[in-house]
Amino acid sequence: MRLSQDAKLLLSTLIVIVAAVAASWVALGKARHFILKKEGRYTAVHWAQYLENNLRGLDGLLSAGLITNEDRMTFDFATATGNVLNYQILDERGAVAFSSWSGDFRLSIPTDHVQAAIRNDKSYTELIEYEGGESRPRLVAEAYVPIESTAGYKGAVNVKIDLTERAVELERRSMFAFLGLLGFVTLISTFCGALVWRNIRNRQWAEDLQNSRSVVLEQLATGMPLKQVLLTLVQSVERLKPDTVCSILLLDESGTRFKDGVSPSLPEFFRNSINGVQIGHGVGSCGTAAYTRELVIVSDVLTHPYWAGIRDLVARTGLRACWSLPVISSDDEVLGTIALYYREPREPTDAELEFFRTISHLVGIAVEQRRFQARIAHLAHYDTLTGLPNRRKLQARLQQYVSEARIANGTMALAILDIDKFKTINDTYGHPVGDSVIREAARRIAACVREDDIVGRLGGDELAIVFRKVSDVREIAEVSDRIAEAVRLPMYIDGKSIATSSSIGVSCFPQHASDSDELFIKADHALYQAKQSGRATCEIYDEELHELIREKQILERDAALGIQKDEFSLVYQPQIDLKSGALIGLEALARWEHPVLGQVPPNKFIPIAETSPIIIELGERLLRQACTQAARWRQGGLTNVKIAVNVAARQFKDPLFVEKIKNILEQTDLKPCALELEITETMLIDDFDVVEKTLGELNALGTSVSIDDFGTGYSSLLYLSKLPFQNLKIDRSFVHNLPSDSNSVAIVTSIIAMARQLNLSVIAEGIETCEQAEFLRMNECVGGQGYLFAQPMDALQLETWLRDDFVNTFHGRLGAMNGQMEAARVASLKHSELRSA
Ligand SMILES: Nc1nc2c(ncn2[C@@H]2O[C@H](COP(=O)(O)O[C@H]3[C@@H](O)[C@H](n4cnc5c(=O)[nH]c(N)nc54)O[C@@H]3COP(=O)(O)O)[C@@H](O)[C@H]2O)c(=O)[nH]1
Repeated sequence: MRLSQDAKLLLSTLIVIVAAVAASWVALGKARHFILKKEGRYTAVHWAQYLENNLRGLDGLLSAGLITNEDRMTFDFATATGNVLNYQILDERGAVAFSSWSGDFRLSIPTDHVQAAIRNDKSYTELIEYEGGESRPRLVAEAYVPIESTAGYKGAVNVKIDLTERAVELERRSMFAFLGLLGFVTLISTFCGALVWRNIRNRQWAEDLQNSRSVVLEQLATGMPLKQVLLTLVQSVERLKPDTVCSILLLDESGTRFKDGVSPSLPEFFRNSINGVQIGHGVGSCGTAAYTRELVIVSDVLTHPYWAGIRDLVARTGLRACWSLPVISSDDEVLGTIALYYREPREPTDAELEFFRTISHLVGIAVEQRRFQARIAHLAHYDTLTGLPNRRKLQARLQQYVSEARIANGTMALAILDIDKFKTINDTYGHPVGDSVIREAARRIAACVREDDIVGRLGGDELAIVFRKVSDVREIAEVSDRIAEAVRLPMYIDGKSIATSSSIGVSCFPQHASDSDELFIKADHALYQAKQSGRATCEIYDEELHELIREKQILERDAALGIQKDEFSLVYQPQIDLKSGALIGLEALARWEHPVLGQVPPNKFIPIAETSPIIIELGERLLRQACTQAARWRQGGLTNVKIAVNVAARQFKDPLFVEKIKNILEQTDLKPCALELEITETMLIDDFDVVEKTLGELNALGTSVSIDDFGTGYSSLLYLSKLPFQNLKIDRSFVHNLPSDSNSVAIVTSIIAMARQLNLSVIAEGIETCEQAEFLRMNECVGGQGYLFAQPMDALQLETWLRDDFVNTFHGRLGAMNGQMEAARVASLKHSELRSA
């Protein structure tokens, strides 16, 4: 039906507004197609396209329609997706004029920000809406009214004037209806404000969210407990969206159960029912979200299968919709969930989802940040391998317990425990097994002590126990023995049975120390003593021991200085062929002339130097000195004489050892075959592979190796048969009792026989008597060394000895030996008889 031109004009000026603004570009994509007819020509216009072209910068689209009843008007705003939106209209002062529901949006826009410029620049006389293939002519006047505000908000009002049935109806209406329409038109300017408000509301959320984020970050920075921070977040959400009940749930360490949560607005009975629940598919919205790691939208908990298990329970809460998002950490771990509950069944809008995700992200930051801080704090005080308190934490506790004991006039103690030969365990079985040994030792120690005693790890294979209260020193000795015994039991690790032991040093307050630092020093000294006395023991600190350690420290310092000041020198002791009487070698022995103490015996300074890196420098200097001297003597005529030099364990383990030997030989011009290195049996067992390699390299070089003090160490056939060395030196303790002591006789003859079997030469050391020499000679011991032939001498003395005394003295000795021969032979025979019997 066609209207008169006047009516069209009148209506086009006055009536009906359908507005468009805001929502999202997504919504725009879903807009309808229209066919517009303008000035007699039809044009297909895509609604979204139109807006895109003409109103770029809009947040979205809101279409509005007007329904007129007999005597009142209502507005029905809808997005292009068809969702009914709540709306609000403000008056010029920014106060709420209309609201589709009460009080939820606290919005106030200063009206000077809304300066709508209304232009009626598009007008169509005819529009045909294309629906399901059926075209129905409608007479519509249409106008887009762009709006802009000084704050930069953009929007538009789409004014459509329906000139078909409804318009006709209007036309037929009385003046009353016309006035009603007029009344509406007066609202246009405020209506524009309402459209702007839509835009503002998003912005307001963003601002509020930004504020919440700042508050949360500030609370995190000031060290507020996580629960408090999460509560702030939940309260922010509930303040921003007052129809929402917000709940945050966190997972336990296993990541499978809800352990903790912040849900102040959920009824207590419901909150309690969630705590401890195992996550899984179909376990409510949150259990499912945490399990599937995905957003779960349940628009009605009373009908959704995920809630079937607790439907009655949730019904009592009055809540209907529950949307849940997993909170995921930066390394992709599910930390918990955040849920939004509503009292009516509903689904989220796109804007709400975005809001939801932002909040979830914020929860993630808070939880992760707190966990990170907790981890850092834990790392600062606990050992990662054993989980035990570390040195720092132990020291703090030690101080606390010392203070308590001081106040109570009581006794407390500190024990430091070191796993014996831990390096060998590591080298033999590998580091993971070594780690397990430490963990197992820690576990066993913890089982031996009381609850308020503290077991901690100081580092490496060193553990400590702080005993809070002990009755006396004896009690602590008993506990320490128990601990040593527990560690000594075999450990079954990785399918292997590993035998280990520990050394323990103990000090007590107030008996041995007046504060925690002193306790540490003294327990350490006691531990040192335990190690010195052969390991696998427990030592309680005592003053005498302390003195020894101090003396050791002073000597160590002085030895280091002595090296620089050239206080060390060498003496040489001849080695004689027992059959021919020829000089076969010279053992170089170190001497130290201390500026205050005078001659310090090597038995004293070598063990001290061996426990510190100074032995490397000292050993190298002495070796160079010995080689230089030997080269000189060889050039002077002692062509077949070898120089034997003692090598300390640290020197031998030095990866550059063989290289250094090579260099020294080259630099001193000594043939490698003129050098013999003396190592001890104990050095062989430390690291078989390394020892084998080093010996092989020395062999290849042409330098021989002698096992010193043979018989006092492990004397393992395995080492003897597999390692490439050339000589055995029978320890002087066995020689000392020859030939009268049958044990010594048995040992010495066995060593000689074994050496013959293995094609090794033998030198007996410490020969002081002719009987000893004769016995050894008769039992086929090739070489001998001892005071019987010569004391160790410096280079000059040795040269004099060689020139003046050697032949005489030696032959004199031989003469005496001849007189003793019969007795020695009888002793030897006796022994053989005993053995065969
Ligand atoms: N790593 C190094 N160790 C060294 C070096 N120089 C010496 N040492 C070791 O110190 C230990 C003691 O040595 P020292 O006091 O020199 O004693 C040697 C001899 O004097 C002594 N000896 C020799 N003959 C007799 C004897 O008839 N009776 C007797 N009671 N003692 C005697 O024996 C020591 C030699 O021993 P050994 O080396 O085992 O052949 C000693 O263990 C030295 O090894 C050094 O430069 N580096």
